Amino acid sequence: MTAASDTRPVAGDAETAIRTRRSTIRLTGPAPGPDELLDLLAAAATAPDHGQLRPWRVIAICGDARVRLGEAAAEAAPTADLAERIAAKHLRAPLMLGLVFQPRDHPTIPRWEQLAATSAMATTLLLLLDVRGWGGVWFGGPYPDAPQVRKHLGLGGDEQLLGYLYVGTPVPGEASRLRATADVRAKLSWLGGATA
Ligand SMILES: Cc1cc2nc3c(=O)[nH]c(=O)nc-3n(C[C@H](O)[C@H](O)[C@H](O)COP(=O)(O)O)c2cc1C
Repeated sequence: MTAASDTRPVAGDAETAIRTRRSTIRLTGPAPGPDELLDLLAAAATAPDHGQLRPWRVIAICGDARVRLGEAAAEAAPTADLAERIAAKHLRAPLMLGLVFQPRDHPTIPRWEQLAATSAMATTLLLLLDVRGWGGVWFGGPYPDAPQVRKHLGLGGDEQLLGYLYVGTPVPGEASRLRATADVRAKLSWLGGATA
């Protein structure tokens, strides 16, 4: 019998993936197709999720559907100039993944835990895209709460659009953007004395 530890990646691989992931803003085609997207979502759905409620769904938007969604969002813009720019934002990547939060009424699992689980899934999905060589970035909009956008996407009354993961192939030639290690010393406190 194979021990679980034999089938797991060495810790360094995962850590390198996490430390080197960057959001990619300049994206071109291709993007993952339906089968790969399902596979990626199944993997991302392993993120911590109290009760495995999976309180989310994903709307994949590609091709001309981006244009139509852009037109719906543009209707919410206060000026014609902004409307044009809002519409154009929907064409920045070949694939948009609308991330829809679906909070459930649950006796012991509060809404905030469900939102945290949804965020964990999305973050895991971004990491998986990155390690497979796809580019992706999470943007909160445009206009996730606009009635025109909600109607166009068919959102239910209790559903909330948490923006989009914009996905595609990184535009070649972008300089590597390795990040400096964050100074998180002020973010950590101990009660009871630090362990060795
Ligand atoms: C929920 C969420 C919404 C975001 N919305 C925006 C946004 O609307 N505009 C923006 O410039 N960055 C936004 N960001 C930040 C980018 O996704 C990204 O993290 C940032 O550009 C830093 O890049 P990095 O992931 O390589 O560190 C958002 C991040 C999250 C988690």
